[in-house]
Amino acid sequence: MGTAREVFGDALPIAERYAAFLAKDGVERGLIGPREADRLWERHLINCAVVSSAIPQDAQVVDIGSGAGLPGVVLAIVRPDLRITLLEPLLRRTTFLNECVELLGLRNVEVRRARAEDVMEEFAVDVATARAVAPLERLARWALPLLRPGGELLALKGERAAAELEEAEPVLKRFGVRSTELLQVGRGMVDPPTTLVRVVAGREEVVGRRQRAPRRAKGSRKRSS
Ligand SMILES: C[S@@+](CC[C@H](N)C(=O)[O-])C[C@H]1O[C@@H](n2cnc3c(N)ncnc32)[C@H](O)[C@@H]1O
Repeated sequence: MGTAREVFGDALPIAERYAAFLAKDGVERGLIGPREADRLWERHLINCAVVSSAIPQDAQVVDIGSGAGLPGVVLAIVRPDLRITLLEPLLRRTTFLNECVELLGLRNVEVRRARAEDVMEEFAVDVATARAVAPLERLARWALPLLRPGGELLALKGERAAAELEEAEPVLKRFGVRSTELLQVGRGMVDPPTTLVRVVAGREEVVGRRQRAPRRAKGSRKRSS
């Protein structure tokens, strides 16, 4: 538990409540495999929490395909400065996520029931995260239109990270991404460290927003002609 204390700090009691909810309700309701209950901290909570080191202060984040809240709920616990939308199409899962938000008292989280590709016009966030949602080639097509220019996709990937990055090259080129990078976070805290693919979005007109209406500032009125 030493590492968990180091990673979660003062938020450890909230992380423990989440772990208990996952181990009981998450397993009973089929959101997490029964075998995962015994290895929740190492493979899920700590593995996801260390991603926070790659996210800037006060960032607006969308977690694509949150499932039972990984990594989105964990990031919300460890980083209350972030504003996080948990994007998840399945009702059973959004119900679980809303229960998590209430149980854990997370004020910085919103749950949105939708597929990423159906809500491109609604988001222009700093960071999109995703774990175990789709191969990078498909994930990039869903995630890049949700980012502001210069925003970042952080995809948690396993051993095939480099291969997926190579396979996604034509799509990334078409979207005019600024840069890509493979990085490892959490070395010494989780074994193996979490592998991230970071993809930095290019200019607005090449991330799939050509058709979108100009964004109005919050609170501004529509001008009457
Ligand atoms: C294998 S689960 C992974 C859940 C979680 N990220 C994790 O690591 O435990 C994949 C999740 O992606 C969601 N998903 C699938 N297609 C999606 C899409 N087009 N947009 C957003 N979420 C999607 C599924 O409903 C599911 O909850």
